[in-house]
Amino acid sequence: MGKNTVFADDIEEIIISEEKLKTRIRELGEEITAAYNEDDDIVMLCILRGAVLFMADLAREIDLPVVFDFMDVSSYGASTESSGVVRIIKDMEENIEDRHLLIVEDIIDTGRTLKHVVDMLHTRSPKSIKIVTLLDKPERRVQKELEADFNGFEIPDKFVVGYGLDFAEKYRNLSFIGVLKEKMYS
Ligand SMILES: O=P(O)(O)OC[C@H]1O[C@H](OP(=O)(O)OP(=O)(O)O)[C@H](O)[C@@H]1O
Ligand code: HPA
Repeated sequence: MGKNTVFADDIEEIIISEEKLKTRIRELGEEITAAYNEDDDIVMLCILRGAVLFMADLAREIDLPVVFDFMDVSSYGASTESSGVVRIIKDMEENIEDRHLLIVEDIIDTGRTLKHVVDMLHTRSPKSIKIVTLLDKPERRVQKELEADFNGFEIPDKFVVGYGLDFAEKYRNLSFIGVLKEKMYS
């Protein structure tokens, strides 16, 4: 578990190592770079707080001019089950009318969070909306029509933490993605 020893007893298994994250994020950066033109006006929107580490690493692998923006959205609180109620805690600041919006998420689970965000942002008339997610848990999807344009890893239906993802605000600073031991939340 290397440098993250303080959490060692809480983690069942590491499912994506730091090295695998790095390699895949580099590939995602190349895919995204190839999907736009150099003169496109692109706003990268990080969905706080989980996507912070992914946004920081991914942005450096994208070889295009981009603008950063942030939106704070919450639906889980201190639970491993989505409340179903998506709260916008902080809206984005940029005007996205006629601009390309790239939404950066850490995980699509039920899809409720992103469905809410995408529906809301569509009303602001962006030129395009694309979604990049580091993790996708397709088995849990409630919003079946919701798909990412760029997807890092498909993962099984297990509650994961690390590399930005939390349980009750903990474990975000792990450098890998791990499955949280059930005893930590049951
Ligand atoms: O597809 P869903 O079932 O909606 O789940 C995905 C969302 O849940 C998590 O956010 P959370 O509400 O835990 O906030 P956080 O990013 O601040 O941890 C995660 O960061 C996604 O935004
Ligand atoms: O598996 C998960 N881990 C952390 N946060 C999450 N939000 C949705 N699913 C998850």
